[in-house]
Amino acid sequence: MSTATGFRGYQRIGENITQGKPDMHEAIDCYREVKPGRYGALGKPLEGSNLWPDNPPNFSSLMEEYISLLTDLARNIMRGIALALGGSANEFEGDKAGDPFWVMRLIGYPGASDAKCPEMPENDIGCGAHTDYGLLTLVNQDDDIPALQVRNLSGEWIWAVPIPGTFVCNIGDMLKIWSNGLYEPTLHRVINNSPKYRVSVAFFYEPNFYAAIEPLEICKQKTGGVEKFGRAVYGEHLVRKVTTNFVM
Ligand SMILES: O=C(O)CCC(=O)C(=O)O
Ligand SMILES: [Fe+2]
Repeated sequence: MSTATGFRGYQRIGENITQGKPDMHEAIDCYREVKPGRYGALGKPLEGSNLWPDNPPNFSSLMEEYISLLTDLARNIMRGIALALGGSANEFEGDKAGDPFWVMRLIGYPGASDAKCPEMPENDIGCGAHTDYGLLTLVNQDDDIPALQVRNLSGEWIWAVPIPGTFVCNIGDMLKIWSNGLYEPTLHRVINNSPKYRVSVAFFYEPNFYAAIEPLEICKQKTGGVEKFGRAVYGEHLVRKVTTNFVM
């Protein structure tokens, strides 16, 4: 993992940090390809294409198919959310998320016993508490290891117990702004107490890189007519987060 690869590729256990603490996971991080100059100076840190391993040989084609299917799935969920908010199904198309950015992380969390080995930093947390940055996250997790926790409205951490054949869907920061708080971003963290190595694949469906995010008029009307959040540019939020996520 380095800035030379636009933050794509393999990261070691503890290389990712959340709230100043190393996370006990390793991962392959992938981002939508960014050709040089595509997003100007702001997008420069994310320029590059994905570093797929050579083995297994069908890895990249499988991943590309997976990304395409999850992009369609997330787009359809966003159409449902748009209708639920009282807008048209196409509310998030065009300059909002018609040309969506995406991120995907293939993550491995060592089992609890492995995490105690001396060369690893002392931390039980697979991934510290955070919200995701964009619109929706679809998490595909191992069926037999509860490890993902979400914080409910009473402030308690509850397990997002794996349900075979389903995704956990997290709400991201940008959907909070667009919906003027009607959709709250899901605060979540990962703790792998099991002795087994846990694998998850998180797919992040995001707005257009340069989308300007501000509360939608329809959402403002439903929430007292006052904008609860200021304007943000998705790409600025993403680059700020990505460039502070790692120990380099
Ligand atoms: O592994 C998981 O279940 C969630 C990972 C996650 O929250 C993230 O990568 O943002
Ligand atoms: Fe997350």
